Amino acid sequence: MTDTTASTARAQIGVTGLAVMGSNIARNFARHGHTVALHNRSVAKTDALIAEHGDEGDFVRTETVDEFVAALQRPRRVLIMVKAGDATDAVIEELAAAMEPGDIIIDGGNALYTDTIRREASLRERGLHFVGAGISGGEEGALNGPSIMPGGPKESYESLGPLLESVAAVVDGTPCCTHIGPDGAGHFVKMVHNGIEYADMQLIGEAYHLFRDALGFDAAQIAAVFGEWNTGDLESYLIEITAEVLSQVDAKTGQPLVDVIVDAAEQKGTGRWTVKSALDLGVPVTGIAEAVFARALSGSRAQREAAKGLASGVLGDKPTDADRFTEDIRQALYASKIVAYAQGFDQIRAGSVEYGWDLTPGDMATIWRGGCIIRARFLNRIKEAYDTNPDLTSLIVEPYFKDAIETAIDSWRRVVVTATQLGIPVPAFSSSLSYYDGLRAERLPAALTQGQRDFFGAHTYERTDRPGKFHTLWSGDRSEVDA
Ligand SMILES: NC(=O)C1=CN([C@@H]2O[C@H](COP(=O)(O)OP(=O)(O)OC[C@H]3O[C@@H](n4cnc5c(N)ncnc54)[C@H](OP(=O)(O)O)[C@@H]3O)[C@@H](O)[C@H]2O)C=CC1
Ligand SMILES: O=C(CO)[C@H](O)[C@H](O)COP(=O)(O)O
Repeated sequence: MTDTTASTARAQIGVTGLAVMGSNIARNFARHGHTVALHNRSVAKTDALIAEHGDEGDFVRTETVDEFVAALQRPRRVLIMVKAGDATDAVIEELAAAMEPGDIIIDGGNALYTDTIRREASLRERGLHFVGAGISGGEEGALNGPSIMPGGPKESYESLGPLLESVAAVVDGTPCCTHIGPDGAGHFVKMVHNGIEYADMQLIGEAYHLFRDALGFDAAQIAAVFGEWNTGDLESYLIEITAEVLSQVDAKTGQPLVDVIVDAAEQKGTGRWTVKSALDLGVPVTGIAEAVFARALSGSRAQREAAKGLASGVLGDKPTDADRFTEDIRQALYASKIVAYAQGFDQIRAGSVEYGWDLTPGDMATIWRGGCIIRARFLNRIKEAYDTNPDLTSLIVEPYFKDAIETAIDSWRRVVVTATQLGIPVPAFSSSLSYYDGLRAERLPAALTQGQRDFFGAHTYERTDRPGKFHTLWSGDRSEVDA
């Protein structure tokens, strides 16, 4: 425990882990008038921050954890912004040893929500509050206003909320920060946010691929289309930065930068976690799953090298009406995006039930409207949908989205058919369309699956005309018995 005197304990918040995210959010706190204690494992980052930005606010430079904790007003509030996993556990342990009951540790990294559940329970036993807070917005968001998804005990939010809300993005006067739910709820929601981010990026990537290989557009032409789309329903941060990335010219070669970047996408884990969790919860997040697998496929360099030149089959003709096909792609992107968000919100609802979190999906739509990577005009529509019906079964049946998909459906099918005929992979466009067709189908082949399961494993089935479970005596006289 640290002995602190009122004269030295003057910081309202401490930030430990001063890499990209931590340094920018520390500056954000300072710019909003909070005194910020700074700490990093290696002191060089602390000194660099103070040297470059020390004049932006009131910072307290510390070297050791004891000094850091001693610099904080009670109840002490420390935001950890370090690498997720073992590093976070190590930092929590050091801090917990120096802090006192009633103090609050906030983990703002991309922690796995089950780790957050474990950490919250363990620190609660020691009298400390632990808040797993998803923070999205990257470097720019951390500095100018991220979207913040804090979990943990409701009572911690009473002391912490105003501080976090003061640095969050604001949309229509509402901060993009709210208490999400107990223990791991905040990190669960951030994980699903990142899963949706993956799906959105994959869909944009597929649109880009179609422009390049079906319409023969160069990067600058495609950038112009995305720039134009960013003035309509698709307006979003990811569409905006897509136009910027595609406009960038490589200084060394004079070529578009995108043409000299290796086409192997990396991933740190949150997309994969979303899919693993969705598998456990039994929620079909097909768009997110395809996005994770598409990144994995792009990185399968040996297999891709070996498969080069394999048969394509007969390829169809390229579209001749570029304007019409451009509009088809826009519609397919919008409809697939609706599916990706619908699936993500389904996962949030299922997670809420599984963990007893009592989450309010409309809150996510509200706080994702600004600051975060998936911020988009479209989220206003999702917020309105949940405002109208907080118990919405699926976004795709809500009138606005239902109409949007009906408007897009022909284009969506043309895009998937054309891509297939041209041998252009569109896993997220096509799986989203199949998901939609699956949900709206009168009869699915699952009846056959049930028959097969009953045949080989006596797993039983339900009938359309009578309640109960039944089994056919497949290896006997094939009569049906009650199960
Ligand atoms: N980058 C982004 O856009 C986003 C990142 N996040 C999450 O925020 C967190 C911070 O991300 P980012 O700023 O990119 O930094 P990194 O994830 O690259 O982490 C670097 C920081 O972690 C510290 N660190 C690493 N290992 C340890 C350890 N064992 N003990 C103490 N400190 C350690 C480093 O200290 P040192 O300087 O001494 O090496 C450094 O301050 C991560 O959890 C990340 O997933 C969330 C949203 C967006
Ligand atoms: O959390 C984030 C944004 O919301 C990070 O940028 C995230 O790390 C990106 O994930 P990946 O590296 O797997 O693409």
